[in-house]
Amino acid sequence: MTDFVVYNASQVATPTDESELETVRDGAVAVDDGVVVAVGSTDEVVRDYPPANATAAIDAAGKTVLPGFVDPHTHALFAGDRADEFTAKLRGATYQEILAEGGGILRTVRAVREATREQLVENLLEQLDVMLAHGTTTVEVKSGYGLDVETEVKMLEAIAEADDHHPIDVVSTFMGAHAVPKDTDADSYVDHVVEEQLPAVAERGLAEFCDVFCEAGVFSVEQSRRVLEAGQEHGLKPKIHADEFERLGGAGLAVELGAMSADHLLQSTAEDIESLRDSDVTPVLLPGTAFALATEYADASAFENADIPVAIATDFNPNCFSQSMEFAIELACNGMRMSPASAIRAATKTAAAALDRTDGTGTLQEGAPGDLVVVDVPDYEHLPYNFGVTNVETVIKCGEVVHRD
Ligand SMILES: N=CN[C@@H](CCC(=O)O)C(=O)O
Ligand SMILES: [Zn+2]
Repeated sequence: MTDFVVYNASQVATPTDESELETVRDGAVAVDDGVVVAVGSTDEVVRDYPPANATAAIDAAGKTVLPGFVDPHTHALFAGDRADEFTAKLRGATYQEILAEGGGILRTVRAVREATREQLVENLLEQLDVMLAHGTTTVEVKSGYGLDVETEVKMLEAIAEADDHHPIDVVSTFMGAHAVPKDTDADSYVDHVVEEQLPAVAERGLAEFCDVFCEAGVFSVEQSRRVLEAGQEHGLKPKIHADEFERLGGAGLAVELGAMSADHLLQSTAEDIESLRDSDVTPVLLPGTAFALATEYADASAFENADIPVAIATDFNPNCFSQSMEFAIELACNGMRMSPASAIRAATKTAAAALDRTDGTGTLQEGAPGDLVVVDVPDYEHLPYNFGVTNVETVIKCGEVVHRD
């Protein structure tokens, strides 16, 4: 018996090392023991893996099969929401003004401190269900709405528990340096992150990455360096929120530290892009954030022209309330003018690189995890073309059907 076979697909598309997106017409994929064992034409694949011998089989006539989406940047664990701030922003308030008045991140911090761990787990599981319905099979989730030892640990424990109870693979990032709490200054708070929060998180093995909001009025380059270097000493790989509102030098710091990714990059210059090209840092662009804030999008074409593959992510958080990688792909095309092929690659293979997943995650190649989506469109181009709807129909995680529309 094979675990899973999808066949008769009008197209199977996957990024590979050689091609941005390789396609097979009338394609099929077979998964066994959680990994892809065959990809090719239906004729070839069903000869070795007949659907009748599979635990689950899908006839995908007229549909497209893609790797499951990887969402490499979210703040998906929180309590409450900030819908009223959305309305205030429509009336002209800025993100920074709201934060400076104790709203924004600081308001979510108050709600998360009050929530129990169980409530947080429940909240995250609900959000993961929505993500799954839009094709996400691996997601990164950050802490950072605690800003004290107890709540940062509570958040990361809730993330681990949600991961245990949900088919999506949840990758956790410690982001104690997400904002400066009201009762302290940035330098003293960085001391607290480095001396108290990081050791508590690391000794419990609760995070794989460490992130920091390197931004004017939040953490300087020097303060960000301290946090990320301390994280590295505890074995946490660095990630940086860089150059979102102002160009402070976060991209340069990412290169200097050998960070896994530099994210946002809305204000990055040609010089930043040049230095990213000579590094292993994966740029992560967040078109949903620009959409939500009605600002300009990151300059995806500058990265493309420099031959630097970029990842895209939802940045799902109370300020950017979209769980959907389908929508991120649509915005990457419609907002950042990426081609459908590069947007899908950015949401799969390159997104997996931003999370240091080197096992083929984000591709449909033999040996890769059996994570795939069946999309109700005749070819991959139609996915961003048909925006504003759910095109994802079925989601398979490790060879098991985990969502059907
Ligand atoms: N910019 C900093 N952090 C988040 C927003 C978090 C929030 O506003 O709650 C981001 O990546 O967009
Ligand atoms: Zn973020």
